Amino acid sequence: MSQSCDSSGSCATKATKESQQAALAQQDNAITRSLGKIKNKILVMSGKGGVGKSTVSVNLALSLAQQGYQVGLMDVDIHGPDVVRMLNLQGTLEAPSAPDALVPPLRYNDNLKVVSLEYMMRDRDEAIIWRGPLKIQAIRQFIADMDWGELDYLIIDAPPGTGDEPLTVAQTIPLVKAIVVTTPQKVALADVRKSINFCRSVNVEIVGVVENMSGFVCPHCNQTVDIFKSGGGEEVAREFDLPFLGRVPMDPKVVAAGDDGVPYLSTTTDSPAVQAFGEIVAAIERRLPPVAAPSPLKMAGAGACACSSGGCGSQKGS
Ligand SMILES: Nc1ncnc2c1ncn2[C@@H]1O[C@H](COP(=O)(O)OP(=O)(O)OP(=O)(O)O)[C@@H](O)[C@H]1O
Repeated sequence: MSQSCDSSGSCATKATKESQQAALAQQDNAITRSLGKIKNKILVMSGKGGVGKSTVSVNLALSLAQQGYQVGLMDVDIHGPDVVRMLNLQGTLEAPSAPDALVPPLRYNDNLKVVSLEYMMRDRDEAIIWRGPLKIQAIRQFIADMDWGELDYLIIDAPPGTGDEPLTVAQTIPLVKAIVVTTPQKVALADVRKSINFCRSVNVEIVGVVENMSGFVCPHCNQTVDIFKSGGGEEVAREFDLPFLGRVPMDPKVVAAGDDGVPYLSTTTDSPAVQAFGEIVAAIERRLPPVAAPSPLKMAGAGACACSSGGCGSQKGS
């Protein structure tokens, strides 16, 4: 039986290789089927951890959904999946109805569907130790298995850096575009340059750069304090000739909202962070291919229910 070996010394028979390739091709078809009806796919990236990437992903998805767009939010951060907690989503994914049937995502409200790789873990607090190939395969399978239906926007929250997760998304999701989130200080900016170069090397178009935690407006004296400096994100955007989408100031309400599982966009309207965020969402919309004007969703306060696409009588924010 003929054998071929790759540079790492791993060998496979011709028949094994052929069946692996057939399985990959089948998975590619499943991915095309799963993502075929999504107009805009946006990967939210950051060079460094903790800069607010999940906060931006969750609130961007929610803001678009509030405007009436059909939105999906996918968390592919295996090591620190936060989206489910930030939305206080309960429940689990339904098992597929047939071996090759797609899995419906959870519903946050009428316009927002959510899935997280967290649902592939047995225990949500369990540390995941997966090596590259296993991780890549898990993410591909996860993308292939979801039944998103028709969406205007799919927002994908990736872990920080330029590792397997963003690479798999970039190589698996056709025409995905990126938003790069950074904080303004130099150490974050050095890492954000790597993210930008990564996007360029895998041909992912960058929608723009968001500068988060950009100054703190003191609620007592209204003075702005630049805790992490300010303007660094805009400087990097200029350096790489990229659109600068805006700055979100630090706001203690953002932390409380994330911890309480109630996205800050649905709780506060008077904060500088909410206003800044609204402008960023508008800038993102302008820079993406237009989708039909939606009818805005009426948002009440967030409830406490999550159920799959089958629908539910008491949906969050509906
Ligand atoms: N503008 C802001 N003002 C105040 N706190 C913020 C702001 N943006 C994010 N945070 C807080 O910073 C913390 C980190 O945010 P988040 O989890 O979104 O970062 P991340 O980049 O996704 O992190 P990770 O690297 O773990 O994926 C959270 O507690 C969040 O509430």
